[in-house]
Amino acid sequence: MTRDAVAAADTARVPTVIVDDVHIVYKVHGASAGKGSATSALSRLIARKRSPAITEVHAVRGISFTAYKGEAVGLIGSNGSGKSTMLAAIAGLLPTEKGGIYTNGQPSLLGVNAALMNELTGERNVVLGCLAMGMTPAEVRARYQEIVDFSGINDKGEFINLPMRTYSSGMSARLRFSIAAAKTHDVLLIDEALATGDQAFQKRSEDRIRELRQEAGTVFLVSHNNNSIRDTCERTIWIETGEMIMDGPTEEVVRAYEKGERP
Ligand SMILES: Nc1ncnc2c1ncn2[C@@H]1O[C@H](COP(=O)(O)OP(=O)(O)OP(=O)(O)O)[C@@H](O)[C@H]1O
Repeated sequence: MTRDAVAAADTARVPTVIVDDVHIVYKVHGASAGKGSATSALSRLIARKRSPAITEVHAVRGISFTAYKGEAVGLIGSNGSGKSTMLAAIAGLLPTEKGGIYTNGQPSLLGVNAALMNELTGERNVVLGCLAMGMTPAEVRARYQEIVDFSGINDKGEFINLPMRTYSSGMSARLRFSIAAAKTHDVLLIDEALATGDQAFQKRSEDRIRELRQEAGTVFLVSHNNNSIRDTCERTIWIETGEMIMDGPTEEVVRAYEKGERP
């Protein structure tokens, strides 16, 4: 391709998420309480002393990238490297200490911990979840059976009519993913959701992520399962101690990560 052709192809791409030199700092109150924190808290209360200083955890340190419409981007890195923090920040759930995050469209974070109501049946949660995502009651009725079938919750009995507290953690995660995946998202952020399902469900969710991408959204996937990343994302970002190590084609980045070879 000529330089002009590359420039033209670049301008044809629509940016959906711009992360510009982002720093995220958690402020942990009372973390320096020292030994025997319950006892020290009690003596502090009795002595009416001020609580100890705030400890800061600098979780993301100057990360920048742009994601485009139709892209699926994997985020990899060792435990505590800052992947989930980055995702929550893109979702708008964490403030940035420095830098900015700009999104074109509404980002939706689909985490294993996304809130559904444990006391309600799966059926009620599907309806509530869909309404919360902005579907009309008629749309919910039209999509309901598809969502239940996708989740596979009824494969081993009529579980959809039982409260969610009777579900295994994998079943809950599957239902959560199925609800969120029923809608086309501008920016869909998935945190480890695929790791919880069994083989057949993982395959179905990977196919659905591919469809969501074709429906023109942008998908971010945080996972320790490198095969999920390989199968789902064509671009991957490797993060360690809050800094970006690599950003490029998935195969290149995952191979370097697996070998522990930093560029
Ligand atoms: N709520 C919090 N308060 C204080 N520090 C936090 C909080 N959540 C995460 N951290 C810290 O921020 C850093 C990044 O954590 P994060 O959960 O983003 O990592 P991760 O890459 O998603 O890890 P994992 O692969 O283990 O899920 C870690 O040092 C962690 O201890």
